[in-house]
Amino acid sequence: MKEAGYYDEQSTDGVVVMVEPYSQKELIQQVVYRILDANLDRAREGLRIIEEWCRFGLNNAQLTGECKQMRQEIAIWHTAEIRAARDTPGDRGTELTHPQEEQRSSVKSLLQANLCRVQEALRVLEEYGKLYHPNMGTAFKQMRYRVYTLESNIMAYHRHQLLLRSHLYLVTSSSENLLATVEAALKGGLTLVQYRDKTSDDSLRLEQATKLSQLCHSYGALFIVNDRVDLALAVDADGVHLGQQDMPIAIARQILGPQRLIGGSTTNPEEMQKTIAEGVDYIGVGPVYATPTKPDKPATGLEYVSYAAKNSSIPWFAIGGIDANNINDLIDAGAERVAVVRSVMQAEQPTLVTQYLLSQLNRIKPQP
Ligand SMILES: Cc1ncc(COP(=O)(O)OP(=O)(O)O)c(N)n1
Ligand SMILES: Cc1nc(C(=O)O)sc1CCOP(=O)(O)O
Ligand SMILES: [Mg+2]
Repeated sequence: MKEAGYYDEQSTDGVVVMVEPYSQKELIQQVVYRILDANLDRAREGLRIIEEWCRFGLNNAQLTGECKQMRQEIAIWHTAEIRAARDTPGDRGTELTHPQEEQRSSVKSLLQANLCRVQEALRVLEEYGKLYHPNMGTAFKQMRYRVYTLESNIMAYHRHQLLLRSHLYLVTSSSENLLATVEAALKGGLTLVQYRDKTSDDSLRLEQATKLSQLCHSYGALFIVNDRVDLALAVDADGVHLGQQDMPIAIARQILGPQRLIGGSTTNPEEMQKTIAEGVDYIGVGPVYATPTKPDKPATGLEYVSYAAKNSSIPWFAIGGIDANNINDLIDAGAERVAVVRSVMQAEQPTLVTQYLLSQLNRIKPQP
């Protein structure tokens, strides 16, 4: 295809005259059609990739249906005249790929890349669509906002599903082998990690949390930051864990939005009811046993574990002094999920300890 405004030469009776095969306006229209054609395809392809995960990965009919619905709405705009403008051999852009398109470190990064691709394509359709049809700009603007909502809903659903499937929760402690220990536990099947460092300065916290966030996500595990909502956002964590003396849950929810997880600590039935009512996604229940990791907090004992088993309406993790020797006492008291620090962080073989704890927790039959 010729560039807009290009003239052909033709000979008539030996006289060379310049003829314009397309008017300038028509040429520009063809270019606009090509842009619309490419971006209609791009938006649909990206949605299809997202739809497959919603269907087969998340098993979620509602999210799958929303992707499908948007694909169909896009298809209606893909008219014959727009398709007819396609000129694949003449499109220099088909050879251009970004190195990051060749590598994806996780399903999450694959989804994010495709959501971004869809949003970009919709933005192009919104702008160039205004030159094609009076309603096209508005239609694609609205669809772009639907994709933002879709993204938020997919991430929220994915995180909640993974939380429900997580029965062992590793809370980290300061360690020279922090990354290696967490990775060893991830290799043992761990799917939930909390970064907890009460003493380091922020530059080290940021560095460690960034690395841990990437590591956990590369294993498909959730990554939570203790105490600090700002740090959680800075490192793209899946959520934050807050105690009774930390930032109020309502404020954290305002900052984090609905798609990230918030956990809360509880020590007694009153705190449990209050914290659940505040809208957390899970609670910690403890310290079950006295623990040097949190020396100032008195033990609640197994009684509170039994109370949680009967009364908690959301996922809960028993915490405090739990290890391979007493895990079955916890299970007998009704715990299905536990959180540990020393058992894994100080283990000689964190992979084996993780596997053992998970094997005990996975023996529990789901409650009817
Ligand atoms: C899973 C889990 N449960 C409880 C806690 C304790 O939180 P908090 O009471 O805020 O105490 P610190 O951990 O901040 O010292 C937790 N971190 N994780
Ligand atoms: C961080 C923390 N919070 C607790 C609570 O009950 O709120 S107990 C605890 C420390 C748990 O450490 P370990 O597994 O080494 O005993
Ligand atoms: Mg705290």
